[in-house]
Amino acid sequence: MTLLPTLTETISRARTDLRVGLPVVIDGHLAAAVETLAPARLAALRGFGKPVLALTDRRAETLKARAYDGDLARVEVPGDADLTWLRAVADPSDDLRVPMKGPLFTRREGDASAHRAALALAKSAELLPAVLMVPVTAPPPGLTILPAGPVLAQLAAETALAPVAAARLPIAAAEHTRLHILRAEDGGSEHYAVEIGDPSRDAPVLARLHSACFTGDVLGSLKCDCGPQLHAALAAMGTAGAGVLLYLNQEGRGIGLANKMRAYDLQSQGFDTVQANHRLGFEDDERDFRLGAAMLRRLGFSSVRLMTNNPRKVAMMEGHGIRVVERVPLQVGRNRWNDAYLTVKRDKSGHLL
Ligand SMILES: Nc1nc2c(ncn2[C@@H]2O[C@H](COP(=O)(O)OP(=O)(O)OP(=O)(O)O)[C@@H](O)[C@H]2O)c(=O)[nH]1
Ligand SMILES: [Zn+2]
Repeated sequence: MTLLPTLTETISRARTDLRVGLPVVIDGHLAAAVETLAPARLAALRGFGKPVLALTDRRAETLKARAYDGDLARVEVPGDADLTWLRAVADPSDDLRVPMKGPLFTRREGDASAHRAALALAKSAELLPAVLMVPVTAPPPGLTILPAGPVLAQLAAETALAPVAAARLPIAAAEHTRLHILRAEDGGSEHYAVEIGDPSRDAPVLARLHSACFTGDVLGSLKCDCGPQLHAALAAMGTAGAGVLLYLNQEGRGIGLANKMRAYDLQSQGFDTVQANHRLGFEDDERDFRLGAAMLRRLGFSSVRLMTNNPRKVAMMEGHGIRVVERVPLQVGRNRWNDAYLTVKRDKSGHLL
């Protein structure tokens, strides 16, 4: 092994760069996340050439900008546009107060793969998917350099996970419990497996894939059903004497807590959970459930009785080496605050509620 960074390591660096407001170089373009861009950096970037703002098709649709590149749009940045303009285009929080940002003109000729890779990186850094792109022939030294095609392939590939530590952890639902920590080898989040009792590796295990919800799991938020689902699943496993709950750190269906709060703010303005994600530039669900299948395989399980109302989870398990012998419904925690949310999940996201 050489001391030079691999592609995976370089991507991990690039995520951090974007989060602190530093541009990266992708296939001859300087790429900087609008969310973290400082005024001085914007001025410096302008010195290299004419910037274009890369947005996802979802955000472009809200802004009535044509997305000629299919899944994304390259928006022309007017010569006098400042950071306030860029932020207003990137962030939907003021869409209703200041509805017209445009008209916005978008590019149709040229290659958009660098822009596509930049947006994928911004999403994986849990930033708003809006990236300022400036062509560059001689990038300044010290910036992280990435190739667009391989970055896109790597970000779409399955993440390798390695167990790092495990210990006995008596919990209210079951005193005989072990908590396993698994670490993503791409520098992403760690994920947890709560193993209750001594489940046999040769029979289907009662299992739950739980996506992190700080607001529901920790604060007891009434806006969703996560907290009650978490506790009901653990209680069912405790009663059955065995089970495994995977706690996946994919907060906010994979958009991160900051973006989830942006989505909640849009929901306070009257948009539903799906519309809010779209206005921010995200898909309804950005989670990667392959992680759950990989964790189960890593722990030695090959078949499950899966506690979920979400048919996508069942399909993803089946598609990635875990047999789902039974779907066990998990319908708890409906209240007057989350009633409309649960109805949208049934009607728009296909949940079996
Ligand atoms: N973006 C976004 N995420 C949300 C919202 N409400 C809850 N979440 C997140 O949604 C995830 C939980 O997913 P759910 O859709 O409730 O459930 P599921 O895991 O798909 O399906 P079940 O297995 O049936 O519970 C957690 O990561 C929560 O943080 C919301 O309004 N917007
Ligand atoms: Zn929740």
